[in-house]
Amino acid sequence: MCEEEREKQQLQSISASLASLTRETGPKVVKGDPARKSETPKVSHVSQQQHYFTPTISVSDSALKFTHVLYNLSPAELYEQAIKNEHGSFITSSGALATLSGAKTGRSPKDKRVVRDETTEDDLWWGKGSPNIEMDEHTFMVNRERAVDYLNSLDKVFVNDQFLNWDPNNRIKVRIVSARAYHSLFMHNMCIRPTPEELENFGTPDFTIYNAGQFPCNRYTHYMTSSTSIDLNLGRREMVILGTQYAGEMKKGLFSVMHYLMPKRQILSLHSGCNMGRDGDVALFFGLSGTGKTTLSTDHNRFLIGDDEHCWGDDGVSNIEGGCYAKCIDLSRDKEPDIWNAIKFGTVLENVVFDEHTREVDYTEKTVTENTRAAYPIEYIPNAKVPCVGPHPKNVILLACDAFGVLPPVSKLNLAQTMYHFISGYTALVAGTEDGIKEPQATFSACFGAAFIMLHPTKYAAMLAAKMQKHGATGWLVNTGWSGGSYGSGSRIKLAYTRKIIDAIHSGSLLKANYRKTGVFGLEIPTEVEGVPSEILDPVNTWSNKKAYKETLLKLAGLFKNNFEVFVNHKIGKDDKLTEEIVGAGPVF
Ligand SMILES: Nc1ncnc2c1ncn2[C@@H]1O[C@H](COP(=O)(O)OP(=O)(O)OP(=O)(O)O)[C@@H](O)[C@H]1O
Ligand SMILES: O=C([O-])CC(=O)C(=O)O
Ligand SMILES: [Ca+2]
Ligand SMILES: [Mn+2]
Repeated sequence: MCEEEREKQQLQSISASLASLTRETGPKVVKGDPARKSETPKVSHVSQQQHYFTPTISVSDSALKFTHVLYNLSPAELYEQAIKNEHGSFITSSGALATLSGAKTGRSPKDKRVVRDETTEDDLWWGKGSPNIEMDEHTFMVNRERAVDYLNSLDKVFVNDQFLNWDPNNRIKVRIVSARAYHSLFMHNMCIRPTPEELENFGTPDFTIYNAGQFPCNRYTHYMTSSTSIDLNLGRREMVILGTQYAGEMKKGLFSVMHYLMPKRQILSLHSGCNMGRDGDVALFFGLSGTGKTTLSTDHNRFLIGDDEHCWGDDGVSNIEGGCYAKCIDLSRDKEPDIWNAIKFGTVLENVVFDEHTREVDYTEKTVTENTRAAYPIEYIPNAKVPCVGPHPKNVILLACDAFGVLPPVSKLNLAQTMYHFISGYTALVAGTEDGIKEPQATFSACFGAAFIMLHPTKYAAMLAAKMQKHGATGWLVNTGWSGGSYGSGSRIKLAYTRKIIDAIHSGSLLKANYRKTGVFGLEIPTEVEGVPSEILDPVNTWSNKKAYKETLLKLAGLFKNNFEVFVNHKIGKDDKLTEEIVGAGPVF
């Protein structure tokens, strides 16, 4: 195929993506920035050898207007677009692009909708506890039309054609149509970047996102309960975003899609970090926000496979993404040098505050939001493993930041316990720290990512159990939270100790330690870990008030029991015995 022909097909494909389905023709698309005169399309009727001035219409009129497409721009081009056109975009002293996401500075799970049709009706998890709130196909089309019309009314739109999943046999082609350079650069960093050859042969995408985040949905539209809507249509392989500019919606929206597509192929999708040692031993790190997935998977002595989204298939693990999305609140150069150094030219910094003159970022500032984030390509981490794939995991580490301070710093889990804790998905953080001491807030999120799963949690759990069994992986529960009392009287376990514990898991030495079983949760705890004071390994030793310890332990056990109630009647896999063991693997009191 000649270059011209390929270019024509590419434009046709983009035009098809941007076509209104209720009007006769798709938009006339042209590549390039309308602000640059040399790229303005030559419209045939203006060159009729006459010296008349032919007025052209530049307002939003879909029949007459061109949609200018900025296709897979480079970071430098996107910086220029952002700084010229997007309020709140600045270059920071380290070269990152600081952007504002607008009114929404985090995800909006209550505004997520999934089309319920004949297929998804049976396949997906619906109802209580499920993140999938239904909408019908017609309403999806109403929102799709709203987004497409909005995008076509703009001077220009950004189009990214990229990949998901480093496993070449299960790679997904994604197209992201968006209105902001911020969104385009974010996805450039977070998805896998195609080579020029791969881009030439991209063809039709497997999945398309229409991000019209600046434009709200219409509350008079059925199913809409706010001005924000994130709509997923698995049948059409499309997602529409209205009323939120938070870029994480695109990242996690695609993750939801993978949570649907991959299990259909017997591949397990995982909300986890992943790294590999020099001997090829792979570890997965599960955990909810702030529990240490990024901190502990970014390890100077190991190769980073990814920080957040992975697949576990027959050949081993693969990262879904091409970048990392790190929390930056209180980020310090000393504690997390690799992340600090990744915040340079090309990195998107969301909602941070900086010095007006020096553009030095103050990472302690929460003025815009506590959820400040940096999105950078994975190769910005020096020991990243590219391509981001690895062999079957040897260790599965479940992280919980237990602000109650009663879970041991580390426990070895049997398979049933691993499944029990995976399905529970526990962490407890402290709600607000401003008005003095507050009660820790327990959170249970099935599979450590209830917001993103599409099938019933037990489906993923059954797959994880089968894979761990087959490949002989060991499960661990690591408390990265409090010791010596709950939040307020105890203190957070030193990061240096947690790192020693993780080192001992990786090296295999912890597997050989002596263990004893705790009461209530029935966890196997080691008597010694190199580099960690032995007395902290059993939390009871660190509490001065033993009665308070026991009460808190029972309180947490009760919360676990209540949460698990909805799962006790579900069979996990085909194995009745395992199901019984899992139900029995919770706290006994
Ligand atoms: N013992 C510890 N283990 C792990 N992290 C600790 C510990 N003590 C303090 N921390 C701090 O807790 C934070 C852990 O956050 P991290 O970004 O790693 O979480 P995450 O699981 O990746 O969250 P998210 O899903 O939101 O990205 C870091 O700021 C880290 O410095
Ligand atoms: O999705 C986001 O906004 C950030 C993230 O990684 C998570 O919440 O798990
Ligand atoms: Ca993280
Ligand atoms: Mn995440």
